[in-house]
Amino acid sequence: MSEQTIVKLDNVSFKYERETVVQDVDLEIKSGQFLGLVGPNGSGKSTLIKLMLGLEKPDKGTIQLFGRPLKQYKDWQEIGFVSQKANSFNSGFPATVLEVVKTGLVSRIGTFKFFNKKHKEKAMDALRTVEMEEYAHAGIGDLSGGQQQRVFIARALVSDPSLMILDEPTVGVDAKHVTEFYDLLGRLNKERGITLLMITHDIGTITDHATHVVCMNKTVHFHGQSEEYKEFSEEDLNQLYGYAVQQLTHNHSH
Ligand SMILES: Nc1ncnc2c1ncn2[C@@H]1O[C@H](COP(=O)(O)OP(=O)(O)OP(=O)(O)O)[C@@H](O)[C@H]1O
Repeated sequence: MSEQTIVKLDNVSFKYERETVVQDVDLEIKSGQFLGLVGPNGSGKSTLIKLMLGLEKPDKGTIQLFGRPLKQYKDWQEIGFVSQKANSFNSGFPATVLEVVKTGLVSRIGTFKFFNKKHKEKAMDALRTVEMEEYAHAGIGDLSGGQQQRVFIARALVSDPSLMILDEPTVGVDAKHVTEFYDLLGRLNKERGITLLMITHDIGTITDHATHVVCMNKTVHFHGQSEEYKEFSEEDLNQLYGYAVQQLTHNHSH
């Protein structure tokens, strides 16, 4: 399969009120990449994702998804999104795992249509992919943070996305399951060819799994292959990005 540009940002800037939080960002994501988006707290990572998803409008610059300007883009089922707070259902929340996964099909079949057997099979397939099939009829709130996160990946998978965006998906996943979680993402990327964009603070781990790293603090300070990033010494990092990234590596590195 030839490489396709999936997301393209040209000179994008955005401010909420007065303060600019995303500044002059150029970014191109190609099909098949697994990209880790890192940066200090408040550096604009989530805002950048909101801009890509059309949830906020840039003050300046242009955004394209799958080669089309954002305004004309309609095929939202091509994009799966797993938000930061996805895995926070309380015990007793009245929905089963299967029901939660089926809601991922709504954009495909329309809100008021009924789910049929084929949809159930699709949801079960997605649960199989994330190795959560046996929990299909369990209550979503009775699962651990890591298990809930897998269910939300399944929910994003049912509409066969080409791009999956994840905002800090390992928050709430206990340390011993984090590696398995990254293995799952690696399989989705390599075996299914799903392009992944993942916000994380865990720079030590992401460089071992992602193909590319983007380091931002309002603007993009580094975008390249993970291997290239790993070669940097602390001194290089200080020179390249200054204090903000120094802080990042100190706080979140291995
Ligand atoms: N809805 C909002 N209204 C006003 N300011 C906001 C809003 N959302 C975020 N901000 C501010 O914009 C800046 C960037 O926030 P953003 O959430 O994009 O950063 P982030 O890199 O994702 O942070 P974190 O790693 O802490 O999740 C922060 O200073 C934040 O306080």
